[in-house]
Amino acid sequence: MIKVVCAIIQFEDKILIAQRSETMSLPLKWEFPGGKIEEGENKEEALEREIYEELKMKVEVNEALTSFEHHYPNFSITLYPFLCEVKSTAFLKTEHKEIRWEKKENLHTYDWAAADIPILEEIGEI
Ligand SMILES: Nc1nc2c([nH]c(=O)n2[C@H]2C[C@H](O)[C@@H](COP(=O)(O)OP(=O)(O)OP(=O)(O)O)O2)c(=O)[nH]1
Repeated sequence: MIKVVCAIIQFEDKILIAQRSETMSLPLKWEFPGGKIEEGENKEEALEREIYEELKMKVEVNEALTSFEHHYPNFSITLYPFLCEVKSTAFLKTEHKEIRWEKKENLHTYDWAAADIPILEEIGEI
């Protein structure tokens, strides 16, 4: 089982969302930025590292939301979401096709990676 951390980065009424590129797994699906936990890292460290690598953003990792297992046809992941904060909304796009700040009420209009659906339901309740 691949362990993946992802960041629900909130700023005012918006959340930062990212679209996977054509060449990544799950091409063109929308996700919360993050990635695989590497050996020797805890989840928070993995998330801080991934967000810096992908977005050149420094996040403060706050509470964990509910983690879920998801089985895609070719692989399975456990997805560990965390609420995160930033001091500045600036980011640099390095790997994704697109990255944008989106209002929470519009998140359901995107084509999400299937593993993220329970997270969307949970953050709808915040
Ligand atoms: N970062 C992130 N990954 C997600 C989410 N939902 C979801 O199913 N995933 C999947 C996509 C990937 O298969 C995996 C995350 O690993 P990754 O982002 O390093 O994936 P990758 O395949 O592009 O990386 P790599 O093997 O090329 O190093 O988890 C999500 O919200 N955020």
